[in-house]
Amino acid sequence: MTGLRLEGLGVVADGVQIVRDLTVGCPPGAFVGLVGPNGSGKSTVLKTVYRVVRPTSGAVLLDGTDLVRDLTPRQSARRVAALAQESPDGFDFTVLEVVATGRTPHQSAWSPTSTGDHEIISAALDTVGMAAHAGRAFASLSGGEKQRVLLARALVQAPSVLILDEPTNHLDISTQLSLLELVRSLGITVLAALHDLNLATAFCDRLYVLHDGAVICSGKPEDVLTADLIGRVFGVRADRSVHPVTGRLQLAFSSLPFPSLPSSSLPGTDEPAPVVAGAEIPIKQ
Ligand SMILES: Nc1ncnc2c1ncn2[C@@H]1O[C@H](COP(=O)(O)OP(=O)(O)OP(=O)(O)O)[C@@H](O)[C@H]1O
Repeated sequence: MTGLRLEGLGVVADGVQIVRDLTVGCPPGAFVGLVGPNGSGKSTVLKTVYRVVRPTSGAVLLDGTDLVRDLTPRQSARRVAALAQESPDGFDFTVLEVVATGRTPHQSAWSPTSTGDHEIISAALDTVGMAAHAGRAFASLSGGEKQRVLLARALVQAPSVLILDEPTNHLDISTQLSLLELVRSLGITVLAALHDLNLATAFCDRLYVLHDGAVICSGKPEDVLTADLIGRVFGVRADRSVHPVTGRLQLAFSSLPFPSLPSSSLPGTDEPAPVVAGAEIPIKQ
């Protein structure tokens, strides 16, 4: 089995089951999205992959290897990198120094940053368009610039899997698109939590919809994100159309009560959502 697979994952924290029997598959090179309302468990799931949260049950498998039980944190950091939603503020480092920390899993205590490391770091700064700012204090950067630097730090880890937790929070629309296009162009396996369902449809090959810590639906974005599913999970009306340029699904939202408005007459909304049998999703009024 190759790629990343979360198998029957469960997380209990403070006696509360936050994630329950969750199975997610990310084939090599795929861009897979987790979507769901606030508190549905997306970040907790991602944290099990980059080892901030330990699963209570189930496994995180990378190319068949159990990441948590079979690899040291250092070994898994060579294979999995993460870009989280909030930039850490406490960095009293330059941009170059912040990016260089991404090489740590590949270095030993007695072998400092090598010429090869410097080349990798320079290439990553070039890739994210931040080479000209290498000497700047990280703390002085804008939110979007910080995200690009932190992406460069993730890239120098040379991961085979990149975890993104709301990576486009606080970014302008141009920077949102360019950051995700850059990630997509890398061709590595990506598991991302995204709140913006239009970004999710634009970039993800496959989506998993979370509700109350469980996957209730999964598949191609256009199959999963029906008006019915969005109404039931997010409590809003969604009008579906085809993006005029990309040809992908495009969603327009309104807070009109659902399901009192007709959705069946809208294009592409007549497919039933592949909701897992037995999953009960409260309809928010
Ligand atoms: N250590 C913990 N102890 C108790 N509850 C926790 C703990 N960590 C997370 N939770 C709860 O688990 C639920 C899922 O949190 P999580 O951050 O994974 O959700 P999310 O889908 O990423 O939310 P958001 O979209 O708001 O970022 C929330 O209700 C949260 O309060």
